[in-house]
Amino acid sequence: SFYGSLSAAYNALLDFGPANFFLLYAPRPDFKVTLGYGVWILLQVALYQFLPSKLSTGQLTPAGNLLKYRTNGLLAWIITHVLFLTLSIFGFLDPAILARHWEALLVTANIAGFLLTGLAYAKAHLSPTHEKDRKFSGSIMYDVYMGIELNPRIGKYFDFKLFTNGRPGIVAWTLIDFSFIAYQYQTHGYITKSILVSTILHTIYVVDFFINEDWYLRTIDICHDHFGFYLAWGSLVWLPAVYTLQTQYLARNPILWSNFQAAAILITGIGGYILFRSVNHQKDLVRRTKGICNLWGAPAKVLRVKYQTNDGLEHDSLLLFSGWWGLARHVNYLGDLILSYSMCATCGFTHLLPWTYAIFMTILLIHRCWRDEERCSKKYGKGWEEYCKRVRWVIVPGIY
Ligand SMILES: NC(=O)C1=CN([C@@H]2O[C@H](COP(=O)(O)OP(=O)(O)OC[C@H]3O[C@@H](n4cnc5c(N)ncnc54)[C@H](OP(=O)(O)O)[C@@H]3O)[C@@H](O)[C@H]2O)C=CC1
Ligand SMILES: CC(C)=CCC[C@@H](C)[C@H]1CC[C@H]2C3=CC=C4C[C@@H](O)CC[C@]4(C)[C@H]3CC[C@]12C
Repeated sequence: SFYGSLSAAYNALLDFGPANFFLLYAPRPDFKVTLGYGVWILLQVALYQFLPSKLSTGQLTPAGNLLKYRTNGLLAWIITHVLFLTLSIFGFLDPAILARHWEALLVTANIAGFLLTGLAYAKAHLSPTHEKDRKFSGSIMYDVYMGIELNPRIGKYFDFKLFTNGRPGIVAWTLIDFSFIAYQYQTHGYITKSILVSTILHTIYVVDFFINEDWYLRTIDICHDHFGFYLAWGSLVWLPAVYTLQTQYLARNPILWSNFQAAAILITGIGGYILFRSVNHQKDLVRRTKGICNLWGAPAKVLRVKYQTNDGLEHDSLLLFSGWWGLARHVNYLGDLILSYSMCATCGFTHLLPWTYAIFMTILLIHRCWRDEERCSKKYGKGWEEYCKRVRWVIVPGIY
């Protein structure tokens, strides 16, 4: 209704008053859409649970559990997209269906996000999967928000956190983009380079995630974050709604870039992605090979450190300080930020709304650095201090 303008929305809020504004513009639920959303979640659960899968091993939890995960996300992503394209090509499905029912979908996703948060909280109290890996903060609000259980599961392999973080939202990310491309075509009669570049960058990021699903098991989300509102609502609502804002915006407000401009954004984005993947790969390789590997043609340099799990047992770990990891302690975040800003740059510089993703990523990743450094400092003590002396910069070498 406001052509992507936050100030126009704000002015309407002032003109109508909050109550009338929400009556006029708040999205409404739709029974058929809710049914469709239910089918979507069930499809993703079925693909996660029943597609053939290798079993990947996670990292040792603070209570000393070593869990196996079903990592068949790439196959699930391919099957879902082939199904969507086939149904669209043969006329059983309007490819713009998600774009056309977007508001009602967001209402349903919100209901699902809140229900899952409640379920996670109740399950943590009534039927925890690994009791000793639970974390109680002393505040009910905080426990609901950040979660109590580290790895809530049903049965041996249905892992709520990996499923929620890595399936309905991320698989939908590219589907939503494709749907908004179809919407742009149906509404304007053409498809712009800007929406294509944005979608190509999203697709690279999403497919990369599934190709490297095993790597994701050694990131903060899976190793350290507990399962509550932040990850449940975040993955079911925030991710599909905010991470796709660029294509949502461009479908309704097409932006025309020259070939040179479009290529410049695409190449910068791919550069950010290559940095992101290369840095993440180095850490993963070093952890998997226990430091016995080469980086940039030389043996990896690692600091051997020790830490204790809650059961009092001592374990060895290592901190890499060569290759990319010799330049800054979170240089992977720099690659991700370059990619995020490129994604948003496809929308031009006239409106703030489509830049929400880049702004959110900047705040999230800087906050993550602080949070992670505090945790690692507690976990490794003097070992972490020694590492920080060797690698001085946090994200951008020479600047921060
Ligand atoms: N698009 C999005 O919404 C988001 C994307 N991301 C991306 O996901 C990726 C993973 O992010 P994240 O999990 O935050 O961070 P990392 O993958 O960098 O994981 C951090 C953990 O790695 C270990 N570690 C830290 N330094 C070293 C080192 N020098 N050598 C070996 N291990 C080390 C520590 O865990 P341990 O306890 O095992 O030592 C630390 O907690 C990043 O590239 C990030 O950009 C992240 C957040 C949001
Ligand atoms: C309340 C709120 C705004 C929560 C947002 C939480 C989640 C949706 C995100 C938090 C961390 C995000 C991710 C981390 C790392 C990733 C690896 C990357 O290769 C793909 C994306 C992602 C899985 C990403 C997805 C969203 C989060 C889980």
